[in-house]
Amino acid sequence: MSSNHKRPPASLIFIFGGSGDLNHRKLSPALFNLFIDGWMPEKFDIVGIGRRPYDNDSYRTHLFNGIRQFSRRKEEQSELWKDFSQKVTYLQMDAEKDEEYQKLAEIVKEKETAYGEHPNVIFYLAVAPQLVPGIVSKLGPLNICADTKCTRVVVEKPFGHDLDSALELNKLLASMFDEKQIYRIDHYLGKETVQNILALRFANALFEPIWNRNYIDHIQITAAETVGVEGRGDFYESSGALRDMVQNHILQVLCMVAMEAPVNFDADEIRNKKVDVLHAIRKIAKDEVHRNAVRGQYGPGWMKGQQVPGYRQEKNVARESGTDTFVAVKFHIDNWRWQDVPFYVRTGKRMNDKETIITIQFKAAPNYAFPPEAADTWRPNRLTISIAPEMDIRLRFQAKRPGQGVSLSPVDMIFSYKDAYTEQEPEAYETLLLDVMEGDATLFMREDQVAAAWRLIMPILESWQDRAPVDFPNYSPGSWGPEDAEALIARDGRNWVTLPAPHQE
Ligand SMILES: NC(=O)C1=CN([C@@H]2O[C@H](COP(=O)(O)OP(=O)(O)OC[C@H]3O[C@@H](n4cnc5c(N)ncnc54)[C@H](OP(=O)(O)O)[C@@H]3O)[C@@H](O)[C@H]2O)C=CC1
Ligand SMILES: O=C1O[C@H](COP(=O)(O)O)[C@@H](O)[C@H](O)[C@H]1O
Repeated sequence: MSSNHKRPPASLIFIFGGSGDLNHRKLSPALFNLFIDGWMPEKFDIVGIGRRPYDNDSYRTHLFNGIRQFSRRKEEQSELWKDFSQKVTYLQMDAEKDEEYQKLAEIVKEKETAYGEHPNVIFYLAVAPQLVPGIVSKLGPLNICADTKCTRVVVEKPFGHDLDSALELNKLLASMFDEKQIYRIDHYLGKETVQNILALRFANALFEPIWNRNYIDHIQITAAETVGVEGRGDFYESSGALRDMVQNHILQVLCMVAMEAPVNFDADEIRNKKVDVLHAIRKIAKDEVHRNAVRGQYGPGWMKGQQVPGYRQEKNVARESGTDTFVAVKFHIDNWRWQDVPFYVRTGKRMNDKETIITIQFKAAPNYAFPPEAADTWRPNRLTISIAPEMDIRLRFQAKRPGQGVSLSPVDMIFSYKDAYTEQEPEAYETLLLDVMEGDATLFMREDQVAAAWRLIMPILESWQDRAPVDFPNYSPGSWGPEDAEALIARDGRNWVTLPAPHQE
């Protein structure tokens, strides 16, 4: 355990949804890893909340099983777990009943006395979105929340179902909490490689001068998954890929790639610069949607030798479902830096490979003196930022092949986290939970960002609601999505980039 850093102040963390999947797979492993790495406060307690009948012991066993299965640390940490788990308790409570909330106020009082100080009180809402407004409106009157310095509420995605519901939820939150107390989480922003975009762009003199329409041909963001909906059919039927991935993760990543340089790293400065990008993205008119967006749904088929069901055969999915499991969109940013540089984004489930990458495709070299037959590609300069499963950045440029005559082929200069650093990178949720305890909202979404992102995707959603898809399912598991997605980019004389073969094991 290292001790050369400042730990966050005393914290009392309530997890609504303490018996749920997110806590089991992500939050508890993250909190335990923070503990192992010496990042948890000297004084802390975690209270998991749910209706299931656990006692403290069975709850701790349930969480430890999750940690064993899902933590990035594969070695067993039984001794440290004993210490950590003493700080974890379970509170059986129905979050929809007003009278139960007094229990929370009592726990806060009890811990205040035990700590000898007022701790951060964090309410993490890891519950289905329809429960969030009810919980928020019951937390407000508890008065714990009156202390704007110490009390925080963390709201999981999806933040609203559409623009109206997001605005309504923002209004409700604002009536109970100060904006500084609200942490709208988007776990992509906690990923090391996503945070590194700002370091790459603004801590180097090398890239920024060419990071604009004069040198960049286009940008791509791909977030492809091999998994299907994994038993989440119920949730996914009311969501779809556009709401689940584009409205939040992909647009947030796009903002990191496209934003102007911040003058400092204050939370609001970064968020101001990001929201500027969202405001500058050209809104796609409803009657232009078919030219700029493609939706897809996977059918049954085979993936890596295994037979897999189609989306419509998944649990809790309608047999005639029109839900999108794949989306590709072409965006434009109407500002000085990005005019006429298309941003192609795509995401899908049951695709050929797990691959989250950003591709910055530079323009072709001017006055290309080499004979066309010397080169096997005419636009070789490309920067690829891999977010998952590999974490690396590769710069592709043209090189002369050894030998007589002139033959050119692209080569890659690679920075890989694995090779460059010995320390293991934290999981996104570790970074984000630590930020909440420290009161740093830089990596969380502000209300105007959420609303701006919904405004951009509403015309697409509305256009799709007006016209039921006639060709679903329209892509096979293990493919790169529907043919129309290829056409979307091919019409512009470009093609989707995937990682080179060694990545795709
Ligand atoms: N799972 C994941 O990987 C991810 C999830 N999310 C988001 O996190 C949130 C939670 O998802 P997930 O954990 O998968 O969902 P689950 O269905 O696994 O868990 C839901 C939780 O809510 C609790 N709950 C439901 N009703 C009540 C109630 N009336 N009173 C008290 N507790 C209640 C359940 O407890 P009990 O059954 O004991 O009552 C359970 O702990 C969702 O918004 C989801 O979109 C976001 C990113 C990834
Ligand atoms: O928020 C979500 O993200 C995951 C993908 O996250 P990643 O970190 O594995 O890229 C996605 O599977 C899920 O549907 C969505 O809700």
